[in-house]
Amino acid sequence: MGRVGVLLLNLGGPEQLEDVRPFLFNLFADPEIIRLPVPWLQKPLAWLISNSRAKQSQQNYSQIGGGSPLRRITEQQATALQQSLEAAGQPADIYIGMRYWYPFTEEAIARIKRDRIEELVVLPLYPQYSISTSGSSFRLLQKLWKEDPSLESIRYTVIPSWYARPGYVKAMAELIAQELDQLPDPSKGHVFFSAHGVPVSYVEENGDPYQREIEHCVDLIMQALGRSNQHTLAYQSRVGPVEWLQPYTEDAIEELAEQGVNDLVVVPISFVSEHIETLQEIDMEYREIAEEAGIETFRRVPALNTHPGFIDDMAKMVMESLESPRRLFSDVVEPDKQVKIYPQERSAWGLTPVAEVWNGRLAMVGFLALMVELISGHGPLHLVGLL
Ligand SMILES: C=CC1=C(C)c2cc3[nH]c(cc4nc(cc5[nH]c(cc1n2)c(C)c5CCC(=O)O)C(CCC(=O)O)=C4C)c(C)c3C=C
Ligand SMILES: [Fe+2]
Ligand SMILES: [Fe+2]
Repeated sequence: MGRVGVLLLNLGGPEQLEDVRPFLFNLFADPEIIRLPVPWLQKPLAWLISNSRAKQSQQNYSQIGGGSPLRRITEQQATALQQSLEAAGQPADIYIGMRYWYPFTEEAIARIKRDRIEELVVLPLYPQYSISTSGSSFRLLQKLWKEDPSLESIRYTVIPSWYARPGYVKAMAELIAQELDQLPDPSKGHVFFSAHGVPVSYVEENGDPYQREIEHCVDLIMQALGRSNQHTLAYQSRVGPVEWLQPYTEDAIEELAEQGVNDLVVVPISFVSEHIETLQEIDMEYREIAEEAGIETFRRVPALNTHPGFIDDMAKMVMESLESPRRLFSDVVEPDKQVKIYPQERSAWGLTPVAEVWNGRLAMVGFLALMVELISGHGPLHLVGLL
């Protein structure tokens, strides 16, 4: 086998407060996050939303030390994976390609070329597939491959999602058990899975397998846990005024409190590193909501980070995928129904009111109204929700 590389894909996060605005711009300029029918509106809209959201977002990041720990933790995961592969007799170079911040995916590909990697495993650090996460990174890679014919010489294979890996499921169950066992009565702890949400339109109109994979993942973890505790799945981190997957985490917490639940063990389920949505949103915002609603104990299961059982299972997965038939970006298909997950005519209508307004051929009016709203601080549009 030629020289082996593993490309870890992740979202990326601002490392300092000055990074927040350009990071948000990159995020909202991604058509997999907000899809507009006319490409030229994408950047102005990304500019508007990133500017108006930056302050709130900076406040959140300043509560967790002024930046995201994502790069540091992803680097630790890369080192641990490299060591685990080495110990298993499969030396490999590990690269990190972030979607919206440094080290960008483009930089990783430049290094992979420079190092003359011959066999490449493309491994997203999202256990479940979503169009908005792994899908966005795969689409970017596909574009880079089209633009640079010299990349053709790299034999690559893609792992679309891996939430059913036994080592991952077992590690999650272990971490949950550890938190439950800290409760006065472990059997009364309510296991509360909080997944990052996506707009409903992703799942219903675009066939995003995300919700199904999340639900299946929760079932597998509960089976591995093998206890009779009650559990709930809810979705967090909604952005903007459109409908996202339900129930929303804050509503579900309040409902459980009303039903008399006293002890919550919250499990972040869609991400394997600590990040702003565990450290700030769950640990601070949702904790406060829970306490106000009358929940007595609120414990959060730590993210896997470099959990050895998890890392060793990732190494195993890399080795298995090197032995398996290749999967190209173009044939990353929906696992169950074998439906392409990138339908040609995919739209995400309803993602922003601006897009809806455009849909009604009133884009300019909407756009101008938005400007007025931004400049004046308030206005007629319900876009306020996004800002
Ligand atoms: C599997 C995980 C994730 C999904 C699905 C996802 C979809 C998604 N996210 C946004 C908007 C934002 N996401 C932001 C940060 C962020 N998102 C994820 C993961 C998923 N996103 C992570 C891990 C992070 C944090 C990285 C870090 O800095 O620690 C942000 C910025 C933060 C903020 O201002 O709240 C936004 C905005 C959308 C619109 C979306 C689906 C369409
Ligand atoms: Fe996100
Ligand atoms: Fe988010």
